[in-house]
Amino acid sequence: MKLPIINFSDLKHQTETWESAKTQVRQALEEFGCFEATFDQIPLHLRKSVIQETKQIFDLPLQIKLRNRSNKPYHGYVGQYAMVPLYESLGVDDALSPGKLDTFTNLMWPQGNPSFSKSVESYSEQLSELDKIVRRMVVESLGLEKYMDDHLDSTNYLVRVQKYDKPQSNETELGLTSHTDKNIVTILYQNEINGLEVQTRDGHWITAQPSLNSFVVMIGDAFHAWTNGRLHSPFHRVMMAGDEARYSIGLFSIPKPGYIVKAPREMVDEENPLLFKAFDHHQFLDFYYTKEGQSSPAALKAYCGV
Ligand SMILES: O=C(O)CCC(=O)C(=O)O
Ligand SMILES: [Fe+2]
Repeated sequence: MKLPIINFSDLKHQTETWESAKTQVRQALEEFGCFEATFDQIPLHLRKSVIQETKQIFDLPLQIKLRNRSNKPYHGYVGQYAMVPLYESLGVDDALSPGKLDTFTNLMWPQGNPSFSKSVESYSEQLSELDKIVRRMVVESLGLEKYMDDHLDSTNYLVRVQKYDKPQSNETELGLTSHTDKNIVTILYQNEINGLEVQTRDGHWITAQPSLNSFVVMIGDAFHAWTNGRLHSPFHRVMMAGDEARYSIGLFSIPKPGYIVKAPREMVDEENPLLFKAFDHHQFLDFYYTKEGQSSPAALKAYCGV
């Protein structure tokens, strides 16, 4: 089984191709919560240089990477975890706000590395257009246009670069534990090494096999909640085999601090009873990172399920 592939290149609003892509998006997100997107607005040389820059950053000494601190768990430097020894990542919160990527870059390379901040910024800005197209299509296809501006305004972007080292043995090894994303939409790009697996509703694992021309788009729990369960937020994990490291870069749209995620009333009726009470996303994350949240198979349901 393969993930659906949807083409977003040269899409214009209110054209037949837009409408057809919208139908595919809705179907893919209801069924898999995930699809592969081709989107050639981001030139191949930029995508390649972002992967090169990502490789470079993980070659920095550990004490430098540790400078990337965050008061939120799993947001600064993550690595050296016994559960997932192959995994390392570095996150930049609200990365598209002016200066954020420069500050991060200067933390990693005090002597400066403008090519890193420039590539990652330009890449992320252009990719945020894909995030918005997908969300626009979801909102339209659910007939929720009157909430469009509010919804599109409700998020900012976390950028996270990640490395999965090659396995230490000849066996396939766990790169990242199975989880659902907690945010709105995640868009992933990787080097040519596969490893991301997405669980279907009936429990099978599909390996994402994006090309250098495509991105993996995935729904998180907050969008699942906002659509009152209409969109699926799939479990996924990373499994590593072979003798090369995998690198990926994620763009995560996340409800802004203080924004209350609440399914519009149009999403709730007798057939679709309310699944989650309104919640503050960042308070939910605080819960998710407690022992109780971490051990819960469905953290959002445990936190604010009706
Ligand atoms: O590296 C990947 O492809 C997946 C990463 C992931 O699932 C995450 O950061 O939430
Ligand atoms: Fe994830």
